[in-house]
Amino acid sequence: MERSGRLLLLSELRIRNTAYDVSLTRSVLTWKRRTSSPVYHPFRPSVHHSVSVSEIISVREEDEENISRRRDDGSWKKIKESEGKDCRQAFTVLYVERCRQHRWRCAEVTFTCPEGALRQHWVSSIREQLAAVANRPKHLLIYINPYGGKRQGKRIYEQKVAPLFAAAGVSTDVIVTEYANHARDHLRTEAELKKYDGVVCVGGDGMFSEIIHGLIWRTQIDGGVDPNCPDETLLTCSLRIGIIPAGSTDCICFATVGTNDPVTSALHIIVGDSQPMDVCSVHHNNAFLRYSVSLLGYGFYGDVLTDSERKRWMGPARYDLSGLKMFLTHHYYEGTVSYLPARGIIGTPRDAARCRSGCAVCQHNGQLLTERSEKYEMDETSDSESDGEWRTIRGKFLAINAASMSCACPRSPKGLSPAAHLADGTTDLILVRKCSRFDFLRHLLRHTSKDDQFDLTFVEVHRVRRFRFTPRHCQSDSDLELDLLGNASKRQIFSQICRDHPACGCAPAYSCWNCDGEILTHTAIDVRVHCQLIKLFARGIEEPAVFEDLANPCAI
Ligand SMILES: CCCCCCCCCCCCC/C=C/[C@@H](O)[C@H](CO)NC(=O)CCCCCCCCCCCCCCC
Ligand SMILES: Nc1ncnc2c1ncn2[C@@H]1O[C@H](COP(=O)(O)OP(=O)(O)OP(=O)(O)O)[C@@H](O)[C@H]1O
Ligand SMILES: [Ca+2]
Repeated sequence: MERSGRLLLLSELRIRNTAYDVSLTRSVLTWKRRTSSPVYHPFRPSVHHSVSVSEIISVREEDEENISRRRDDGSWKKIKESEGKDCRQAFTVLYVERCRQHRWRCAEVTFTCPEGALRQHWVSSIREQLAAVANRPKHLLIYINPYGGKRQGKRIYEQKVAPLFAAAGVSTDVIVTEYANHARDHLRTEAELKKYDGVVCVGGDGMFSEIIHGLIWRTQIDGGVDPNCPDETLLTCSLRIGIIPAGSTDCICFATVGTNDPVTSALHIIVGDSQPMDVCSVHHNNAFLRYSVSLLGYGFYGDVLTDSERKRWMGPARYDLSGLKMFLTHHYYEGTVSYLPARGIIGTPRDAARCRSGCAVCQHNGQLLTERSEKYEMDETSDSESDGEWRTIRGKFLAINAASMSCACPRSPKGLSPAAHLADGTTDLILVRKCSRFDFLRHLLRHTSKDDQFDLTFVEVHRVRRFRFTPRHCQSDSDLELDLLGNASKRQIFSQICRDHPACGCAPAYSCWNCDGEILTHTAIDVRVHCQLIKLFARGIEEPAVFEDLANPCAI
């Protein structure tokens, strides 16, 4: 603490012809306007800025070429003749500035320092401190989906992100994908991962999904772990993943950063943030199907996705249209859900507290699960499931959703499960039973208001470590007989099905699973949460600082 607070430099420098006391410690750069009079002046408040060294992007020595310089937004900043002369004896610090709604911007301050040796000393001291900041990426592998969202991925990267990476001295290898699964397959087999400090995807949740599938698979194969076995403890991926949002929902970016803004995401990557995240593995009959980090949804969200895939040409609006259509269609599905409740952890899906930057619940539960899995590894006779009992629920459901994180997105800023945690090793299993359209609408509407979407008689939510689902028609005949009518005949069973689904033929027996926006080919699935399997260049949503908006010049 003392070491980081030790003063490294203190000088009087000028910012736009005004004198400032500028100081640098290992952790903070501060500039404070000099006051000529010790008397308090109500109309001239003291100007005092502090920037954490960990949030400095870079420092640049000014030369004549830099005098007329491009601003952040791409426009050219005119510098007066007299100012220009000053600039030649100046250096500029680029740093993170917080704006409203979790947005970050790259701000800059130019300090004039006519004395060459002192100026050099300042520039090299700041650079030394930046070099000492741990975990900043130097070399990144970037995948751009040119067709995601509104097809702006390439433009967003070139105009908003690449200039920031260049300013921060981050070098990049960029691949513009040419077909679906290009990024996944490149990561699985070809990419020279040792060369990089992280992988970045420019696209939506589907692109992010490709990246995690490539990285997780590669990590297991390289480490000799069989990803097909549902009971294997998977190896965590060492490379962090960055998301530059350019998709339709971008819920993983929104729920880990608090906003879908390419510049904010680029800055989180540059400062080297790290946010662990849970990943669910999905298996069918012991065969691996997919990984999921956000939503696994059967029924409503599965049907919305299936319908929306036919409307891809509409862009992000396809989800609203398909959502409305599926709401009116009002299908329900029968099946059995079994789950293993999460025990010994802190937190429940009905908590008022939210998963935020540095979340204590994620830290506690992450630690607990690591200790437990170490214990099980030592004691091979133990089974990681033996400390909990499976519970089973049979019924007719409009939706079965598993949210491994809040799934907050602009459509629903609090998300499907507002109290879910990014890295606690659990998923929130939400069961919406058959109910009237009016009641289902009440439930849906509560995703967009302060009201609790779980506080309804036909909705239940459980925090779980593992779950299985079997649609009714996959159950064995003997199961069906027991479930429905004891020892009734098959004819009675089918007459029951016909009563529930009248002869109009519009009611299908099966829905499909929406797995982070991809349709799964199987309906009977076995899902297991892997605690903190991956890491993102993010820090979780930050609590807004008190008076942030008042103090902040970019809060508009
Ligand atoms: C009346 C308004 C009710 C609004 C209710 C909004 C609830 C929205 C909850 C959004 C949850 C997103 C979960 C994220 C899933 C991602 O892994 C995945 C990949 O990107 N996205 C989707 O599957 C995309 C899924 C998109 C789902 C959109 C559902 C829209 C429902 C609209 C219902 C309209 C009823 C109107 C009745 C008058
Ligand atoms: N070059 C490409 N051509 C066609 N499809 C691609 C290409 N690159 C990636 N894809 C696929 O496009 C799909 C959608 O991409 P992406 O996630 O970027 O956008 P989105 O679907 O609009 O957004 P969201 O997933 O947030 O709803 C992904 O499943 C990805 O596999
Ligand atoms: Ca979780």
